[in-house]
Amino acid sequence: MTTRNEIELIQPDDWHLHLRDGPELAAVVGFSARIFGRAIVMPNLRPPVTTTEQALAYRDRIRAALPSDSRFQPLMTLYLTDRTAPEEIERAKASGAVFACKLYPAGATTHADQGVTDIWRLQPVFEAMRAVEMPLLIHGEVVDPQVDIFDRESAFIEQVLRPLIKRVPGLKIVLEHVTTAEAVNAVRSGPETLAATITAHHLLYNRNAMLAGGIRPHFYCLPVLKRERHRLVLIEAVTSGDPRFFLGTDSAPHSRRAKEMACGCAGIFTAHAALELYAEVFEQAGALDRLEGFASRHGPDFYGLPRNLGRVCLRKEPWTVPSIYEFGDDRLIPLRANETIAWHSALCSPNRC
Ligand SMILES: NC(=O)N[C@@H](CC(=O)O)C(=O)O
Ligand SMILES: [Zn+2]
Ligand SMILES: [Zn+2]
Repeated sequence: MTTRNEIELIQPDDWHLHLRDGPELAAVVGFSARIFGRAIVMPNLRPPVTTTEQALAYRDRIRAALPSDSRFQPLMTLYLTDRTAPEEIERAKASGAVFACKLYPAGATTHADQGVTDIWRLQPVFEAMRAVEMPLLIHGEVVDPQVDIFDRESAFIEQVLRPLIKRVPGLKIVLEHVTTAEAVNAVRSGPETLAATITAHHLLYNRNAMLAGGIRPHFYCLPVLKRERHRLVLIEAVTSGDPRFFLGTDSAPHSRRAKEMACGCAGIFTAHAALELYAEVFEQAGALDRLEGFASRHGPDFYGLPRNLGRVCLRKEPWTVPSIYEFGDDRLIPLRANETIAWHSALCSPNRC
């Protein structure tokens, strides 16, 4: 059923999520667990989650922070470093808890300082991943300071992604949080084993949101917001029905203090309204009927996992986003703080909708 004021979907998953740890984890995990069936949990803690043992312990901490009646499933990932061994991939797969490995070029983003310095030296690791059909998730930006920050994703595609696809054919790769026309084209023209996640914020905003009329740190994330022409290509990609584009919020909470400073952290918190923000994009594009594929079918199909059995309802029920949320010993400023959001989502009870 698809009407203008109410739609029902298979329960979605979030294929790129930062949950942090400790009191910060406790403060944010409920937002995702409220609506998503599963989430691919990013491993960029301090210290990073580099072993299966650490991933299992982190999963326990996430589960312990969930509301007691929650059925939310955290799908764990490993953070690749220069020292990751192929045997670790086998352990990860055998655990049944680790669903992917994350490649951060060293220094590319928040907590990426222990990331990979020479990706070609990880060839045996990539081959081990291919053998067990474990996807490689990539923060696709070069770190060369000579490359303009707005060009770092397209440079990565030419310098790293294309050669990688040739060197390890058959390896499942997800280019995370794509932001440019070049990335969309690379996925479209790439093999079936290449997919991409797209965030709500890159679909809703261009770089003016961050820089015009004053510098707005709560719109600063990596990869940075791009020009309008790129945003339009991203919208076209998610509403096209192409199964290689799927939902990954990259909801990345940082304390207000860490965002509002001379050298503020990269990351936008969207988990409080994730599905609602995507619904806004699809509605504006006249493509609400394509939201279910993007949010609930393409991701599990790519990962080789079953689609969720539950369902969610999205209704036009405007609500106002709070100005702040509690976040450990500080506060968190959510995207659209103090603004109204048109859609509201909830898990369907069997007799409603
Ligand atoms: N997206 C961001 O701007 N930040 C993320 C890291 C990442 O996904 O690159 C974070 O962990 O804060
Ligand atoms: Zn990233
Ligand atoms: Zn991220």
